[in-house]
Amino acid sequence: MAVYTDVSFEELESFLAGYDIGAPLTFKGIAEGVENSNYFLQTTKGGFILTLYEKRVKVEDLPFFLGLLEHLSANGIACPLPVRSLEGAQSSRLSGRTAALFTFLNGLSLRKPDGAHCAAAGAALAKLHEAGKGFALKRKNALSYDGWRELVEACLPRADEVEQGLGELIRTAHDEITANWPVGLPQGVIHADLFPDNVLFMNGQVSGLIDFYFACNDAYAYDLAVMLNAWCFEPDVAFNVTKSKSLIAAYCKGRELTKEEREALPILARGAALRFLLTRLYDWLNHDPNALVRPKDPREYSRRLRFHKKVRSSSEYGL
Ligand SMILES: Nc1ncnc2c1ncn2[C@@H]1O[C@H](COP(=O)(O)OP(=O)(O)OP(=O)(O)O)[C@@H](O)[C@H]1O
Ligand SMILES: N[C@@H](CCO)C(=O)O
Repeated sequence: MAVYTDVSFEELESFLAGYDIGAPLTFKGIAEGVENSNYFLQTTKGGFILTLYEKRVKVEDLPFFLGLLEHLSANGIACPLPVRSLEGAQSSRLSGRTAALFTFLNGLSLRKPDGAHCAAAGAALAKLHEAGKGFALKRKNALSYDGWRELVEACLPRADEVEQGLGELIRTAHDEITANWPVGLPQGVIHADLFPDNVLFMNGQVSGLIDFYFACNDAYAYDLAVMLNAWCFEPDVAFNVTKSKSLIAAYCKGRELTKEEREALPILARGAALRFLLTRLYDWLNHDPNALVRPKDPREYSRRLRFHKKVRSSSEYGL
């Protein structure tokens, strides 16, 4: 579960005195998520999410993340809108952490998205990319090809404890991907972590996008490659080209891919698989066994990476 920081009723009350959101009725920790502490708060004025920022989110990045959510909301994206305090602040302090309040979005994330869900999510990604245009702040992708080396070095010595041959897979893939990483593709604001758990659905339609804490400026097609990894593999890690085809086709209706983006898809997909393999492996090797949060299995991503290594052309993704 993801509640690292406890908030007492007294602390909550004094925090809420700084906002015009009514009196608290219900306040519950949310089990999902691994990065931050999240609470559901029901007040006399409606439902809210209270987030306390833990280790991975840098406080200096908050103006980008929170400003982006305001920009996207103003441009038609259903995403959490930061609720400003009476003084106009986007965030404040609570229980020794920086904290922010957000509007609550209805909808549920899907454990087993089907082809139609993949298409709806692909369309939502294109809409997000279009809506992000014009956002003034910039944030570099800290987990792009030039940020992987540190994780590779930290993980390599113990990688084979997790899976035989994993060290060799990471080393060769890292060398190959960084040497051939595409530059000059169309760029803008990307989500960079649009997994099924970050897309809410209601009646088969996307009702909201959440968890923008990896959002940054990078190649749009990289965001699509992240989604091919996260949405288009079955639980046994078989690639489902029908889902991929639906996701890409729906994306292209909202934003057409250039020839260069299409050609770059296989290497972007390898890079995206390596990125999630590395962060999962790092967390797996370094997690506190007493912590309640279970790290995600890195082997799901070593298997995806092995699949992408064999892909010879974008047509294998249904393009
Ligand atoms: N604005 C919102 N409206 C409704 N539910 C939300 C909202 N924000 C967060 N949630 C709920 O809280 C959970 C955790 O949120 P989030 O994914 O942002 O946390 P995280 O700790 O950053 O997780 P992750 O491991 O995905 O990075 C979500 O799965 C969702 O159930
Ligand atoms: N989506 C990431 C978790 C961090 O947001 C993963 O599944 O590895």
